[in-house]
Amino acid sequence: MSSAPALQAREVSMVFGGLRALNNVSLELAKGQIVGLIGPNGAGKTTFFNCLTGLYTPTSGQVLLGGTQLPGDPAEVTTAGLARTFQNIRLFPSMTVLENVLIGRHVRMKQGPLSSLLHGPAFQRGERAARERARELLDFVGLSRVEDELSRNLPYGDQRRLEIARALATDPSVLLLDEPTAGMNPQETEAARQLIFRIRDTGISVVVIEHDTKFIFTLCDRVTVLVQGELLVEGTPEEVRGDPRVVEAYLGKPPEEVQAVVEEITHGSAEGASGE
Ligand SMILES: Nc1ncnc2c1ncn2[C@@H]1O[C@H](COP(=O)(O)OP(=O)(O)OP(=O)(O)O)[C@@H](O)[C@H]1O
Repeated sequence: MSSAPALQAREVSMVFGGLRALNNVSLELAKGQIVGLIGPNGAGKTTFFNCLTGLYTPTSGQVLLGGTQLPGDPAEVTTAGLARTFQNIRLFPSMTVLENVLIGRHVRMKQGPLSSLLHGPAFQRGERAARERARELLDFVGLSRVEDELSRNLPYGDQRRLEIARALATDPSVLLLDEPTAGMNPQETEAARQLIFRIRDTGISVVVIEHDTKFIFTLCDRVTVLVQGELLVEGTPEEVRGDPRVVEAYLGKPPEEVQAVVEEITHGSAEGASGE
């Protein structure tokens, strides 16, 4: 077995016209680790995910999954074992919950086009196995009871969980979650945290983008902070939340957002501070 990191981004840069959205950003994710990616609005977090998943071709830099360079095409990246969810939920609203997960599962189905066309025995066996796996995943994320519901009818938090189930259906070794708790209430957020821990416990490594720093500091093994396309700080949650550069970067936000951010950071610090 290779001892290569689950995911490695080496000095990734992305330039849009005159804008350098990412400047030599590196990140390493060990197997079984949860890494958080935080930073003020426009820091380049989603652009970084897009570079990792082949949606954007980085201007320079390399991305390796399990030590092997990833292809530049999103579908091939998924097949290679890197799955993601999106900041804005991207489900098929007129399909059922089960069908949405099956879409993810089809990445792993082996039937050739002729078998699919003829609906032969191999196709039917494959379909049965796909449904079984999709149902297991719905059970895993807690959505079994609504498998026949149209996905557009699900509450927001359940739609986010469904997106995760669909990503898991591709059998990833690494899962990227872009703002998985955005718009969730505190109960849903806590359920999302527990779900991410359970995903990690199955052996999948996870990278999470989140604005909720308290969530990140209590979830992740390590945290990377991006500011204006640059890697500002990388370290354990304790190292990062105590770093004055991080507080300063967040205070650079518009005045109306400052107080909320200070409170988030303070809460995160207070919880983890040794008994204070
Ligand atoms: N396709 C694109 N074309 C041009 N500029 C882009 C493109 N995608 C992102 N950018 C720019 O790159 C910068 C980084 O944006 P990005 O969305 O990655 O930040 P972010 O950290 O994810 O922000 P947020 O927290 O608000 O989602 C921004 O200035 C953005 O306008």
